[in-house]
Amino acid sequence: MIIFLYFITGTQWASGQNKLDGSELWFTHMETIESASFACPSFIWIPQSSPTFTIIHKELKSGLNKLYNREVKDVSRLNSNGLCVGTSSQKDLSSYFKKEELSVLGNDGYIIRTTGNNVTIIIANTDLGALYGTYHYLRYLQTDNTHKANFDIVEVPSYQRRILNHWDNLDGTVERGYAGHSIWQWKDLPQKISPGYIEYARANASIGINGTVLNNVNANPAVLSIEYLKKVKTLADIFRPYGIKVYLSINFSSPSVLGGLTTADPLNKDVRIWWQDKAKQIYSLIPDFGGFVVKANSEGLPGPQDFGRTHADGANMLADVLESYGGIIMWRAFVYNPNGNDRAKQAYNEFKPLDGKFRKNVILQVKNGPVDFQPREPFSPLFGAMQHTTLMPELQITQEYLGFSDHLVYLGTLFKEFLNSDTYTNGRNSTVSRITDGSVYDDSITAVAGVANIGLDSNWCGHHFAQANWYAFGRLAWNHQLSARKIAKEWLMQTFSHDQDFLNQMSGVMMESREATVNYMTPLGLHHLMGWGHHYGPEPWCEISGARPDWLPTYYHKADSIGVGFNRSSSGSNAVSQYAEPLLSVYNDPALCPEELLLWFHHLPWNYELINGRDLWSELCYRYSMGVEQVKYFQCTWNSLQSKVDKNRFNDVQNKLAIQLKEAIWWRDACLLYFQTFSHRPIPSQLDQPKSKLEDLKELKFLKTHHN
Ligand SMILES: CO[C@H]1[C@H](O)[C@@H](O)[C@H](O)O[C@@H]1C(=O)O
Repeated sequence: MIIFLYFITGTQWASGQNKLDGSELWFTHMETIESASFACPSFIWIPQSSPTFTIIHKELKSGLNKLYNREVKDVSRLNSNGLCVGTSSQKDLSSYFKKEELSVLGNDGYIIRTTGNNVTIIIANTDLGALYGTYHYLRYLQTDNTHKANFDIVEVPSYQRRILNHWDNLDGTVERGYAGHSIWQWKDLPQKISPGYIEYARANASIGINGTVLNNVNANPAVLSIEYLKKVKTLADIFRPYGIKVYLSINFSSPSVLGGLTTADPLNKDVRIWWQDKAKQIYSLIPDFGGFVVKANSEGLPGPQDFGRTHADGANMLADVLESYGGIIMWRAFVYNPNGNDRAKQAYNEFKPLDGKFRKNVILQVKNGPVDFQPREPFSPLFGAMQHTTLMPELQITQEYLGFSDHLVYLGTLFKEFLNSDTYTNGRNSTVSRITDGSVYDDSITAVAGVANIGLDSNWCGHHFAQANWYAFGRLAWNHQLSARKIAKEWLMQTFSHDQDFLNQMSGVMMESREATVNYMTPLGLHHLMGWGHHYGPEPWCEISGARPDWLPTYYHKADSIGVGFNRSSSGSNAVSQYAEPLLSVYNDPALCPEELLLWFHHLPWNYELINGRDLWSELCYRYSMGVEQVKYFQCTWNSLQSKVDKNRFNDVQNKLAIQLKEAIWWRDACLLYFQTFSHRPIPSQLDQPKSKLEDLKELKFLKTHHN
């Protein structure tokens, strides 16, 4: 059983058909693993029954059958060469384990261990822990080359709540979605159930994702109407045995827009009663409903500030309403209201004064960077700064600023860079991961969110390799210590091939891909040079396109005749002051600031000398050119692996890489020609010179016209 086969096979499940593009490859997998059939158990014993155990049984039977081409027998006791799955309440099984080792597993953890007489036991404290253990076992069989049959694995997840955020609208569109329409068939629900919902649940459960926010944070109040809640209930019922809790994004004005009240003031009694009644209705339909995500007072959306109240007033009112049901409030710290000040400082300025003012069941959901999901940003200074408030990271899986689903960009490296960032807020090793997983502060809730890249496209995510980002998010949410390379290889093995050369080459491409994108889009700490509104191609000249007033002049790069970069040092916007020492001093000094963030924090002259001796202008030229060369290398690598990939996927990826190369050149030429109008310097002669004219490139500003 190859869980990620369901990604690669391209299930057109809106229409209920299966399109098995990758089936040949899948059979190749079976042959490979069959050669190690000694690892296959001869018997399965599942002593307990529940909807989740039914899934466990089904997954094991079909998985082992597909991997080893064997029908594994069901038995009703521990048999030599058998596999047994159960919970610690099952005395026959728990007697093989120490009490203490079982108690640390919590709700979702598990142990997979082979005991004396060659019996392998998967044990957990809950049915769901047993399900996660089962998926781990199957993944291990697929991806571990040693095929050893002796297990001793103990796993406890890094975060309690591992949640996908869908920015899906009720009309079927997806904000920043690049894989077709929403997978939620709102019109058909609750009567008609798409078979894809189960595949979605399996894929998520297989990597430990245990929550899904079904709708866009720019929330339509109608999602809380009884009509929609019945649809949501149907999805929650489907997802429950897979351990996936359902959450909703809410609109803060719901009491007035939906409930007809004259206000949505969080301190108003009628408003509170409206929310209490709503919560009662929700929980009567969905007893294990997870809670709400709230985007308030950001980008024009309503919020407590409209009534002179604070974010804490708004969040706490909702938290009190959900508390008795065990629900949580994920209050977003992404507050963007153009006001002419440095946007990177806004979230910290609004939330830091509220530290310690939030209820225990409120968690602040903070984007990884202080601006907005750029190809590279420093971590948001809120991490670590809010010592009395629980925080959760929000990562973006969908590639809003990274070439949509047209560019091969593996985000495992971006996610890791962020999680490993040391905030120094509680001494050394106060990494973002330790700040948010409860290691540094005693958080009662821990969580991580990823903005989903899933749609109705036949390959789920628009680009075959974009699936790896969904996968990497889930794997890191489960264990943030995994390496990005290990995750890439694991995914490649399950999705494409076990061929060593293929794995080495393509994991190499994946590992380099994000840096390549940074190079051809926004090297050295540049950011937000993307087209206004759609965020796709280059538009560093945004002043001609009617952008927001705070973007002027010259956007976030601030290029002028002297130099380029955003001065956020103490002589500029002083955003550096939001970081703890020693980072503050490091970021504040161009000589100490890591070069990859140089122009994020500093405006430097075109002739500023970098560590390698090049001046800033030449280094920009080299980096942009290097990004293009890297994509050429990705193309060559992919082409050389043609014989190792099925035809359909080979062609699809080949076509996408051709687009990516064209666009990397577009980015390089547009940015260099534009910056050249300030630097007045030549592009070093040993580099490819742009073939287009800046004026012509400016004409390409509309989304994807260049594809024609
Ligand atoms: C859902 O809205 C998004 C918006 O499309 C996006 O461009 C920006 O990144 O952030 C917003 C947010 O995260 O709220």
